[in-house]
Amino acid sequence: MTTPRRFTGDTLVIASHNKGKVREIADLLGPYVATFTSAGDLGLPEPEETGTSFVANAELKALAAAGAGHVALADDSGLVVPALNGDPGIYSARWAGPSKDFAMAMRKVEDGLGANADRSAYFVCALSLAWPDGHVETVEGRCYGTLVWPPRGEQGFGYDPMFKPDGHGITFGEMDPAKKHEMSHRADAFRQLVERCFK
Ligand SMILES: O=P(O)(O)OP(=O)(O)OP(=O)(O)OC[C@H]1O[C@@H](n2cnc3c(O)ncnc32)[C@H](O)[C@@H]1O
Ligand SMILES: [Mg+2]
Repeated sequence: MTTPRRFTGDTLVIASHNKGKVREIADLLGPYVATFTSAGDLGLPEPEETGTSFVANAELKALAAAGAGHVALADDSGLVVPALNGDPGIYSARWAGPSKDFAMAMRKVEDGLGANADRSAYFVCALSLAWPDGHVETVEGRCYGTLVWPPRGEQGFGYDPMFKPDGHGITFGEMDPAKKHEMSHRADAFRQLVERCFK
């Protein structure tokens, strides 16, 4: 196995246009990075997510942003529902449409499930750290749970109000953000990435 490359700069570009994610990433990496900036702040375009996996899309977004000259971190994530053959999966953002209507996207998941007894689901988060020379370090995290209906809570973002992590009685939408950070797919991925590149 090759030695992982470590992050040694002070500024990290968060290659995401999703404010909910940018906030969570800055929370999770706060102790290791002096300054954050985001792809949105730098006016970088949103690349087309043409990959067929979370990892491929995370790498493509991180490399696109690193092309501007700074180390960049991208997150590609989504909700995988086995009873829906893995949907919405890598299409999780696209299910909400251009107006990012997650009430509608959650309803679509619920309608797809119908009377299906299998309401299990998991979130996936692929994180890719890319350098301007094209080097990438990528990890993937998961968080398992159950889908509830109707959605509950105003915290978090995206599909959080309908996702109840295993072992807990409340949804991510109802959970304090600090608590979500202890158990989420993003937290799982960050534990691996910090170990690899930020320690
Ligand atoms: O690509 P960027 O610019 O980072 O922003 P995006 O919102 O398009 O992000 P993705 O392509 O990775 O799509 C992931 C979608 O999956 C959902 N998702 C990811 N992590 C989530 C979380 O922690 N809680 C709820 N929903 C989540 C959310 O709806 C995201 O829009
Ligand atoms: Mg996206």
